Amino acid sequence: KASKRVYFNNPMWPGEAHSLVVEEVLFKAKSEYQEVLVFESLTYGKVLVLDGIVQLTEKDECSYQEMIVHLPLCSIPSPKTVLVVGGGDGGVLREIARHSSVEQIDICEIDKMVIDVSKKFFPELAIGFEDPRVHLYVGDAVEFLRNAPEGKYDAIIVDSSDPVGPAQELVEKPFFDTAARALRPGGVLCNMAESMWLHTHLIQDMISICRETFKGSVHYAWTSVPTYPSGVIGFLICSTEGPPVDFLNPINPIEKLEGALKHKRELRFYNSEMHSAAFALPSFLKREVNLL
Ligand SMILES: NCCCN[C@H]1CC[C@H](N)CC1
Repeated sequence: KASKRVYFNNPMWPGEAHSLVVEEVLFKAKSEYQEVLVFESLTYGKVLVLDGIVQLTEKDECSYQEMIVHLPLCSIPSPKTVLVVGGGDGGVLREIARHSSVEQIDICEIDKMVIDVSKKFFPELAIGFEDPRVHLYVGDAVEFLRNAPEGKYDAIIVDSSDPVGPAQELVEKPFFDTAARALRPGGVLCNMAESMWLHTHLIQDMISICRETFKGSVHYAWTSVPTYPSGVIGFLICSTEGPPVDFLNPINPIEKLEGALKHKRELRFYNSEMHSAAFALPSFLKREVNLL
């Protein structure tokens, strides 16, 4: 049976395209915000695609979901209240659930279809919604944060898609202002921050905004995700004023994290060496983006 190959090209990465062989299309529909596609690939398990952009595959989602959560949460002492912006597939919730200090997990996802599709096709990620600490809000995160009490959250994790669709507003200043107001002093924000190979201008813009908005520290970290454009994805990690956060040396020992396992799934990517290594940056990036 001849398999079909799908190409993922996009104006966000001109002149290049990643491709995957499709075994079977499992779901395809338009939500209020974007086209949602799920297919079984030949070598990466099931794949979730939004508006023609790969969001996650079963094979390599562990890298992104574990790092975007444990880089911030292992950097502050016993986080209690966490907000997830986006993250409708549930993978980030699954990872936050490993932290036994966490008492409340709010999640604000704009597209209900992403949640429903994940529950149907990606149970290993949607298991995150089953944690009793999770409170789901379906709606616009800027609106949600405007109404959030000042200083409510220890950590905010922005698990967004690319800023070319519903996630456009999540890289603009008003969003960062509302996020900073909703964080407690010494709280931490961790944003998806694109690729060092493809988006240094966008990364620089986000760093400039964060440096104005967050009086603490601003760091860029990154990880390997083979099915994302250029094979890497970055994170912008900022802390509000208060004692400087030593992001490079995780203070929540990994053993404690393992101990809190609710759903028996072991960590597949994150560990304390990968934590420290994530903040090591190539020379061209240190030159192109001025991190303190
Ligand atoms: N929770 C799934 C990951 C969503 N993050 C984005 C997917 C699309 C990529 N180009 C950038 C990261």
